[in-house]
Amino acid sequence: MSSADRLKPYRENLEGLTRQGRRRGLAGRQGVDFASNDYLGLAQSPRLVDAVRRALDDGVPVGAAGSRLLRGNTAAQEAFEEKAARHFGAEAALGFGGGYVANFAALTTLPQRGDLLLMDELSHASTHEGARAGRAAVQSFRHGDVQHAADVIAAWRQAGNRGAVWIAVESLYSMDGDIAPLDDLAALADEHGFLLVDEAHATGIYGPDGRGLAHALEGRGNVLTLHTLGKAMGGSGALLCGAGCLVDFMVNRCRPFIFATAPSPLMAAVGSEALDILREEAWRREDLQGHVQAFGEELRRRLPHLQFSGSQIVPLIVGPDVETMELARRIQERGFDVRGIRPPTVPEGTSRLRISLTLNATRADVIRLAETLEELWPVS
Ligand SMILES: C[C@H](N)C(=O)CCCCCC(=O)O
Repeated sequence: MSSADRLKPYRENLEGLTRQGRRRGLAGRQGVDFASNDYLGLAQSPRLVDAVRRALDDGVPVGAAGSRLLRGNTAAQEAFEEKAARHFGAEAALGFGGGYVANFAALTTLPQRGDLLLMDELSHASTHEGARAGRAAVQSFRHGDVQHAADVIAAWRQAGNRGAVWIAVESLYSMDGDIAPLDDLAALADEHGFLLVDEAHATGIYGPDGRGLAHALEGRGNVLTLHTLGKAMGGSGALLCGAGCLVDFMVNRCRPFIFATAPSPLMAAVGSEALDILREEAWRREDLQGHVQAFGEELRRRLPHLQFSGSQIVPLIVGPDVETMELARRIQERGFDVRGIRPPTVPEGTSRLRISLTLNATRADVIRLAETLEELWPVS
């Protein structure tokens, strides 16, 4: 068989995506940022840049050079985890290379055979993959619907199951920009097991000192929070925060943690500085909320038939894939980096523009984008 023949199924698969309007490619950075998750504008901030320089000067290694269980465990990483645990009100914190792997790691390690992993249907791909690869039975509940979650648990108990229930949600949904009913979910978790809150898009932005939307649940033995360093915190990596015993269990049993080279210790230095920024520069959160307010007002006035999420993630549903990408392209031509999001990232028929408000855009940019949307939005 020639290698052209071996490659044929892959080529055909890609051609199928093209025909469907779902072919992806890697595009460069152009236009004002309405697409990144650098919500607080920290990724290129002088303070984080200096933190890296200082760490290098202080002899922090570029690479961890091993598993955390062997020589890969650095003082920089340990100090950062201790500081993060204090910041996020948890007994302990454990670092990972990214949010995807942290979610996957938690869900494949903590829920046991005989348990139920119950997730919101709009949970991130990493939750879906972790659920699929884990040991627990898996069910999902309708987006944001605590009553449905309770019904699913009741039916599962009715069938004679006695295991723990692990409820997995995002605090702020990455493609919808809405917020989970955390208090009610925590009450359900108190009755039946645990709550895992992925704060990826809320860390740094909500709660006192940017501790997240689950800050009121901090310190509970059955609540775990996942904070990412690659979004509002401007670096890369993630932290799982929770009871010391569960973190210790991860250190002993979590294969994606054990069998991987530890994240770069430089990211620990970055994360540590980012935590200081969250405490010292509250104006960033306030400015971002100003963007959210201003954009919301403009949208309500100019495109009143559209729903506004009320957070820094503003999905504008178009529907069909091709129209969505075409509209994104026309907005990009005006100098705004706005991206279209299609299935399977979002449900069929709900392709959308995902407008991300960040401090990389000025208030004037935010208002100009709203004007441009009014002009280009297809009349229906
Ligand atoms: C980085 C972030 N956590 C994330 O999930 C982004 C998803 C990107 C999907 C891009 C697409 O559908 O074409």
